[in-house]
Amino acid sequence: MSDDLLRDLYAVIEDRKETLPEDSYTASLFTHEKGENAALEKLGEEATEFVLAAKDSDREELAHEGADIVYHMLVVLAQNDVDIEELLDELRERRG
Ligand SMILES: N=c1c2ncn([C@@H]3O[C@H](COP(=O)(O)OP(=O)(O)OP(=O)(O)O)[C@@H](O)[C@H]3O)c2ncn1[C@@H]1O[C@H](COP(=O)(O)O)[C@@H](O)[C@H]1O
Repeated sequence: MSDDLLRDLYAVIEDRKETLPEDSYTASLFTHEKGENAALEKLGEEATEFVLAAKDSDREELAHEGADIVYHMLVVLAQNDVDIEELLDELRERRG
């Protein structure tokens, strides 16, 4: 996954956080009555589904659930005001 793809997705998430459109799933995670727990629970569910897909060697489902994890992880970063560049910097440092 390219940096630009992650940056673009994060920018959309930040926009939804700012503008809170009524028809936006992302916005609903920022305004949920459960607060941050809504996105955290979703992230946990998607991680479990990802593991189950791996156990089944289900390649299609692995890609689907993996994308769900990346998206919900970015939402949780945005909820905590952690910029996408911090994540990318961390990955770059590890690459050496
Ligand atoms: N990448 C995503 C994305 N990934 C997952 N989801 C939503 O996350 C929810 C996941 O819930 P579920 O697990 O129940 O849904 P599911 O994946 O069909 O079901 P499972 O197979 O996982 O069980 C669904 O409603 C998906 O639509 C996403 N919603 C939005 N985005 C991105 O965010 C942008 C803005 O979306 P809105 O906020 O809706 O405007 C979109 O253009 C996309 O780029």
